[in-house]
Amino acid sequence: MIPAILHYASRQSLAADLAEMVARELSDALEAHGRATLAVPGGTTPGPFLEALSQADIDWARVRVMLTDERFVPESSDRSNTRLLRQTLLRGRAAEAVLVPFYAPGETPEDVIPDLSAAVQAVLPIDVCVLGMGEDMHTASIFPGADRLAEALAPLAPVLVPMRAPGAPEPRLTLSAPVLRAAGSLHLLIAGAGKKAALERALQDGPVEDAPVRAILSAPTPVTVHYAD
Ligand SMILES: O=C1O[C@H](COP(=O)(O)O)[C@@H](O)[C@H](O)[C@H]1O
Repeated sequence: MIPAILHYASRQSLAADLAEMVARELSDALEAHGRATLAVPGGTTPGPFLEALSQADIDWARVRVMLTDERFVPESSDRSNTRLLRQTLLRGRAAEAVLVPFYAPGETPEDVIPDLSAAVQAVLPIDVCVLGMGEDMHTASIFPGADRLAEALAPLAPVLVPMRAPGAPEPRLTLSAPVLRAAGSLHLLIAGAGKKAALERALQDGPVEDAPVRAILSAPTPVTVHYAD
């Protein structure tokens, strides 16, 4: 399915408009189900969007917030996506939201995944999912060339998959493709010419293994891409 691509005049307007859209979708989910589950990306791009969303006037205490993926580092690391979430989204009104953890201390992600997966499973399906994408066309931490790429893409994939990839400096934990594809609404947040070119490549025909974001672009739920230079 060809996604709707929204071009914004600036990264600020993208952040504000996407936050408004996501807040509206969360309100609808709260009204329909009494609770809502939101998944958001980490990395360098989503900070302004997460800050804008933290100001939304919704009943945050009934919203469960999770990451799409995490680096296997403690929150004291500036590589921690959880740290980013606390600094940007889980503040002000949104401090009331329930954080679903994607990190626990352990030797490897495999040590902690059983406990973390149970907590994730309890709040599925995701109502609203915002994803990022790298210039290598990875999304969440589903990287081309990763050791468990096939497992993360499989229709019966577990909820959370540990991942090691040449392009990732530390081990990761990622939501699997079927969990992401089952979200009630899907948004892809990208900025900069390099990512625009990567999106154009991903929209061409080719194996999902070469461009894992294709697993999202082909989801049964229509995807909206949000882009600013
Ligand atoms: O490592 C990650 O990469 C992607 C893209 O991040 P960005 O820094 O290029 O914005 C991100 O979506 C993912 O959540 C993150 O862990």
